Amino acid sequence: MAGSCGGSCGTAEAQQAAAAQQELAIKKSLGKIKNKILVMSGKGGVGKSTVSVNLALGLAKQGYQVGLMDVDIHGPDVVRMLDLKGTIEPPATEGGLVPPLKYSDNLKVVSLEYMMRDRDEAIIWRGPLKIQAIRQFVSDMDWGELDYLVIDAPPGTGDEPLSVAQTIPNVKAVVVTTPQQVALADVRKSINFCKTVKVEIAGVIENMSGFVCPHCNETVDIFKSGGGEQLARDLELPFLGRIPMDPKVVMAGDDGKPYLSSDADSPAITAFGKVVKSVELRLPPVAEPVPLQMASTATSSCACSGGSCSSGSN
Ligand SMILES: Nc1ncnc2c1ncn2[C@@H]1O[C@H](COP(=O)(O)OP(=O)(O)OP(=O)(O)O)[C@@H](O)[C@H]1O
Repeated sequence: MAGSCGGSCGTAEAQQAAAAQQELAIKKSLGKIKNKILVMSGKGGVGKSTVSVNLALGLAKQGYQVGLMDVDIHGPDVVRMLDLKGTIEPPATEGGLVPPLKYSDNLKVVSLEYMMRDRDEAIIWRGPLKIQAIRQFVSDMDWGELDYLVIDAPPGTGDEPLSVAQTIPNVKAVVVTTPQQVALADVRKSINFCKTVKVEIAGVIENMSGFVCPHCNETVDIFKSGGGEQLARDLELPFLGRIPMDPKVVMAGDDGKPYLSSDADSPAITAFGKVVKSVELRLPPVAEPVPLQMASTATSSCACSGGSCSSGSN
């Protein structure tokens, strides 16, 4: 029997049914993912994408099945950092689900750059569209069984981290900061955000902590270091490790050859390896991993102190 709504209630019902169907698809997809990690920070440029990419890669190198989801809608970088641009055409759907981009046998990637024909296109989206895109990244993607899903969020506490918190109820946050006071002040906001939306904090990472001398590979404290660790201690949060500033990290990101994929010896590689281990210990997957070879650790014969290195070439 037709109601007095002129047909609009049918539309509302259809919308409700679609939302319920999506909710089911989200639950089904999340049910196959053991650990969900939201990499966030209060401040831009502190290295969230770098940490996300290398964390995902490090866990994949350990033999885990890993997904990497870039929800930085306005500045998606992950595809560039992994040099997946050649595979950017949206793939055909399989049984209604879209397969993520495949970086390796055990690392899958989804990014908004997927959907952008022109990679320099600026994205102007309001909150509801962003929320829907993030929900679809879970409901419509064929992630399959994963040990870890690493989610790279934009800086701050806006729509994207909020949508992730609402869509993925048991997501855990990894908060990235740099040692300087300005970044630390912002990171407190992220921590408060997590408390407000009831997202457990898996830990804090201090990035750009000291500088790796390009000549001798020794780490020099040209800026401050230890601020992130102190903050974690003050707030009684787990500290997951420090990563020094290393020019090779920038080159690796720009070249689409992520840092942890290189075999080079450096304190930053060692530091990334330790962060991966801390995450693995704090958020263990149930299944036993099959360890693959990790990059070896660094030992330097140069006693560079305070930037007085004289051992290397220029
Ligand atoms: N440990 C490091 N050593 C040297 N450079 C680094 C390090 N971590 C990140 N960077 C560089 O800093 C820049 C910003 O890093 P990244 O894009 O990962 O930050 P972000 O927090 O994701 O930025 P945004 O706020 O724009 O999303 C990049 O050029 C990256 O290569």
